[in-house]
Amino acid sequence: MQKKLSDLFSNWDQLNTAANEWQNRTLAEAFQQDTNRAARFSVTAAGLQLDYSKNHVDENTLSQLVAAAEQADLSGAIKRLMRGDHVNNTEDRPALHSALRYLGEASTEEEKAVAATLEKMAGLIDSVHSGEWKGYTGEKITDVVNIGIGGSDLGPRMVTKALTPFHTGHVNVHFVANVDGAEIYDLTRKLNPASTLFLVASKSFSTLETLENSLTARKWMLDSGCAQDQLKHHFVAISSKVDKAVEFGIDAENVYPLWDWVGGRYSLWSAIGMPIAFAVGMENFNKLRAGAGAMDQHFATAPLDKNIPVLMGLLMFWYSNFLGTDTQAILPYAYHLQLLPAYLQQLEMESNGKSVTRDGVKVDYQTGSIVWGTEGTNGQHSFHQLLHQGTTMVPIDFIATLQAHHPIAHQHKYLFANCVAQSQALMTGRDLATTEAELRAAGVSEEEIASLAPHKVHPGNRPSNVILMEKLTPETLGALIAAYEHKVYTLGVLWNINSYDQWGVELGKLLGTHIANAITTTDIPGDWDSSTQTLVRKFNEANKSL
Ligand SMILES: O=P(O)(O)OC[C@H]1O[C@](O)(CO)[C@@H](O)[C@@H]1O
Repeated sequence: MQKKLSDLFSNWDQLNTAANEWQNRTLAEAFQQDTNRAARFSVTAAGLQLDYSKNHVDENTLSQLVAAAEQADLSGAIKRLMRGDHVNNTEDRPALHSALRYLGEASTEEEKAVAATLEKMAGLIDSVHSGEWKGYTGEKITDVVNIGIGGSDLGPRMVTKALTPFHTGHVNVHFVANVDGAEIYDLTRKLNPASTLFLVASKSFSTLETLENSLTARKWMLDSGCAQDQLKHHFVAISSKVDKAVEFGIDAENVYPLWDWVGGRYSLWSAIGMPIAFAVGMENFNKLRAGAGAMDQHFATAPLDKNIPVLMGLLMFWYSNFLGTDTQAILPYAYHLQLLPAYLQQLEMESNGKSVTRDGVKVDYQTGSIVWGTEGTNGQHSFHQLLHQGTTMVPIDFIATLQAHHPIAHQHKYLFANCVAQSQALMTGRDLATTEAELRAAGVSEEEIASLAPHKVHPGNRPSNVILMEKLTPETLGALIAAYEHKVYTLGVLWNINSYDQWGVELGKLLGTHIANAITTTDIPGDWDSSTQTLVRKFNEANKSL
């Protein structure tokens, strides 16, 4: 028996009627009819402003969407998330990432564990930054390499890049994720083992990529002359499986704990965020946590129709389930936010790419959308053509800052202007009559106008949010990330799916191991499909020495 979304919401028909009404109305008309539209459909909290006025919503749509959220008991679900109920039902655990950025004194058991870990982490950062921590030859550490993948890489990597203006310059921070040896090989060729510290970041401490890269790093260190008993000066681990890290050979003193109640893709606020703290210092890391904490407070207390993450979630629910979209673009107009789309791909798609409800019943409705994007203005000279004139509608999040960190003011003006112009052009478009009139005014012949004008029409009526902040700081970045985390949960609640497990990645991992074994033993099972057999055989022939 499939689960129908229409069974979950008694106002399903009203929502569909509202969606149909938008077939005969445009966003441009909505702006003409209501000069106060931008103010009416904007919310400010935790240093962020969400302007969602260029979306296919009006007050009726919004109240229907909020009514749907109430029927899904979103308010209750938020309470359950924040107080540590086992919202991750398939793994029977809480998803308490909000406890990682608690504000004020640590009071719960989880917060106290976080406080103790952060204090220990602060000691490490301090000792490396000050040069007190020495490598095996007595040199100070100049380079820190995070070895991790997925949630143990994307968040720290994205934030480290995003906060470039806050880098203290004490150490260079690098990231290695891919099992492709090219990544670690290229990096280590540029580094001096005697002044390199590796952070092995793995919640499970069983991830192939991370273990293989760590073994390679250890060999590189030993080959350079580091004695076995000196490795402790070059390896630190962050894991919820402390015993496995120790078994792997990391000194017990150097293992920083993580907990089962933190999901991998929600963990950058824990010791998994160590590379961030190495880059920007502990004070800025704590400001990042505080920014997220402020967004947590907002999510937990603001009414649903004035709640940034809830609105972001309701809008995606609206587009995905009523207006037929299946992708969403993240377009940060901030060079330093260039890794945000990649980070959000894991956050959104690993969380909400599910086909069964929390109770395991197959759904008949669309869940998580495909997330993609790049930094503005680069995308304008690449895929924006499709956004403006293609046949598919893509809801967009534009992210912009009012002020830059650099002093090149005129470039920041152009950056901001382009962001606003894209959002405006997608909404207003340019119809045939206007296009023809413009061509006529430019002296183009009627014959040419007839052939050219259709190509120059911009349909418009394409939706976008603009998320605005004064400046990209640790606090505003923390709030931005937490807003997306809670948007994901909001969608999970509306779709009645578990946003905190990721069973879909397991089969590929398992088959990867089987195929690696077939490569090692050259024993290719005859019942494998012919494509797989042929590919493995080709690899074995090309690598006879393996
Ligand atoms: O931190 P770990 O346990 O090495 O896992 C890395 C990543 O692998 C996954 O489990 C699956 O790809 C992610 O959810 C996780 O972030």
